[in-house]
Amino acid sequence: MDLFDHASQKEQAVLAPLAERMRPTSLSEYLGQEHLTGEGRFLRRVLESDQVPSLILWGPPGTGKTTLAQLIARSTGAAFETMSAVLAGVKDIRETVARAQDRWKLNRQRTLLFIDEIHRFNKSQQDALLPHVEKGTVTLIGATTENPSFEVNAALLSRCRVITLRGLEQEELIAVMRHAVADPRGLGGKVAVDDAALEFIADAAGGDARKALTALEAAAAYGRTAVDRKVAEEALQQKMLLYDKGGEEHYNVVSAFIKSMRGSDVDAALYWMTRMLEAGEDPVFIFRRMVIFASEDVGNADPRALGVAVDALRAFQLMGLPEGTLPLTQAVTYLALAPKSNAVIAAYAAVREAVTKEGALPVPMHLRNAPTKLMKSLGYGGGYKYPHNFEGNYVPEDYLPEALRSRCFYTPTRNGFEAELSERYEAIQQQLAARRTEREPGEDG
Ligand SMILES: Nc1ncnc2c1ncn2[C@@H]1O[C@H](COP(=O)(O)OP(=O)(O)OP(=O)(O)O)[C@@H](O)[C@H]1O
Repeated sequence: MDLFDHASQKEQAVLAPLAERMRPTSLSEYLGQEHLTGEGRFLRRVLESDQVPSLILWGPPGTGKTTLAQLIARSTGAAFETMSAVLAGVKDIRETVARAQDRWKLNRQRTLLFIDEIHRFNKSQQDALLPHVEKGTVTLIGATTENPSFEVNAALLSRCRVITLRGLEQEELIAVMRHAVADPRGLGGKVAVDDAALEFIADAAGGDARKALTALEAAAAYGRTAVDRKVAEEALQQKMLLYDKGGEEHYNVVSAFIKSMRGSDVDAALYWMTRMLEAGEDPVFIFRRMVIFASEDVGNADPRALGVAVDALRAFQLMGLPEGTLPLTQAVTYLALAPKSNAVIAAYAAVREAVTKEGALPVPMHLRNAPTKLMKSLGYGGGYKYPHNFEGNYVPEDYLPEALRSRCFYTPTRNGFEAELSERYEAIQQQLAARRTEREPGEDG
């Protein structure tokens, strides 16, 4: 059930953007795309027959791909699962398939799996999923803004029917906005928006219904009770100045968000997070930045941070908006207040430099693999000490190539959990140094 059953309507309105609140819940609200959903057309027939094949929905942003997948799931009574091709791992796919199998076994319910950015699906993800698409355990609906014949891999493409969505026409966008102006889920008739304003916004939206509704929402907030063309223009201009996706201000806001978290200013981080959301930023983009941040700026000072960021993203993908703003907020507050360390990125930079500068240094003899007698006789693997045979399951030993012996790449901070790692690291360094001074000269060639 809806997490926000107990939240007031006002709270819900604050949490979900207008475009989200107005997501069509039936085909009658789904405008345009007549070539697919009109009487006797492919999708309508599919929906009426209840036999949904796997599909790839190809179309520009904000033309209703996600919505269509949800409508198909709803009308066929299928469970709806969603996944991002960029972020889903093989484990996620297996878990989704297992849930689908359970649903089928327990109550003969089908599962529809919606995969956004399907053109970014890779071979291992595909291998994990395709057999189950073939068996019918899951019905796959992929969405892409790219031409699937070039961008989607062939094995996947051959198992799916490609459906092309069009950008919405001006009259269709106007109809979508009129509905949002009047509907209680939307502006509830409290704002009068004149025709010239609607036309202006529809032109600016370029076929994208989400853009149109986001602009309408900004105009309504700006004009309060009435929106004419001038108000709409000013509101859009202001919005563009505030956050122009792909423009300079966009990068400034993203940068301020990351820097606020890095600077442990939780309130500022929340502020910039919300600025991005309100401007229509894709929450997955914000999550991705946070997953990177968890490793780059928190790292081992609190290794749970990475888990918090990834779990929050998963939770968001299960919930969508508006509830998904909660795990987002939770993760931002956690990351902002977590102890900080950049030792992970610094270690990688240092070691990468060494590898590229020194080239392929030989593996020390005692560490080599010795699968044949000949190799053993050549000294491969000779003198290797198995740490578990020693007290405390540790023995001081050299593992780096000769030329890099005693080089340090990882410099742990003393923050949070990393302080513990730092202590262990120092203890190990001391034992190694002692061993090196003890060692007979020439012992290790
Ligand atoms: N055909 C449509 N009829 C009515 N409203 C629509 C339509 N298409 C999109 N919308 C509105 O736009 C919002 C975004 O649509 P949706 O998420 O389905 O687009 P999408 O094609 O999946 O976009 P993207 O490629 O950006 O993810 C919906 O919540 C809905 O309010």
